[in-house]
Amino acid sequence: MIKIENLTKKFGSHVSLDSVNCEFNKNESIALMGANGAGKTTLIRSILGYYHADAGSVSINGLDPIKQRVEVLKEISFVPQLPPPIKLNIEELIHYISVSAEVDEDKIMHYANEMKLDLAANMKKSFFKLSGGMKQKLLIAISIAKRSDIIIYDEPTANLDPKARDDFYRLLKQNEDEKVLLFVTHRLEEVKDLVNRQIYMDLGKVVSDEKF
Ligand SMILES: Nc1ncnc2c1ncn2[C@@H]1O[C@H](COP(=O)(O)OP(=O)(O)OP(=O)(O)O)[C@@H](O)[C@H]1O
Repeated sequence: MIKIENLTKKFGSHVSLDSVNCEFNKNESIALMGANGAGKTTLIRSILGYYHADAGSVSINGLDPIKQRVEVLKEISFVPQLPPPIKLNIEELIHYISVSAEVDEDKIMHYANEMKLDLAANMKKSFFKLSGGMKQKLLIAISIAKRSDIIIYDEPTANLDPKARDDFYRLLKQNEDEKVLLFVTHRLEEVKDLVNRQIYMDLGKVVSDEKF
């Protein structure tokens, strides 16, 4: 599904990705780990087509994430490390997503409810006025409701309380079949039961890649 070949990305003279090779396939749940600055977010952003590579290539189901970005993003659900500063209120945001990404509004409501997020009481509130944890819960609900083949999370639980983390992992466990689930995480113990592959990066390289 995701094929990364000899991918190099530099920012000025700094090499953030140094000739990375890896493939992610259906039914893989991957914990992507490594020290701060190792290149994890750069790798994810390259998969999402944010960056032009200095060398090498990324292919998502045979598509180029830069040249065919709209098609590629249809196949991916992504929750970033920091929620984007969206000014729409919740009602408008859910409606916008249902139309633009063809996500069923009822499913978003369903998964928000599973994440114990009281949407009904907050429908007229701007997204950016929600608490950090509430924003993350809504983005998680949308990511699962979207039913993509590829789900990517960049440290999604930083703002979640322990109960919400349990709800999140339970939902993922129920929804991981036939997908690629890629997690950037610093907390392996939390995702151990969920993942079947662990990748460590350091200084822009994949230094260990274990499947089990
Ligand atoms: N837009 C950018 N401009 C300049 N340098 C960048 C940019 N994005 C990332 N870098 C640099 O690339 C390196 C890798 O950063 P990246 O965000 O990919 O690390 P990370 O492994 O996700 O780290 P963390 O665990 O702290 O989130 C860092 O040295 C960072 O400063």
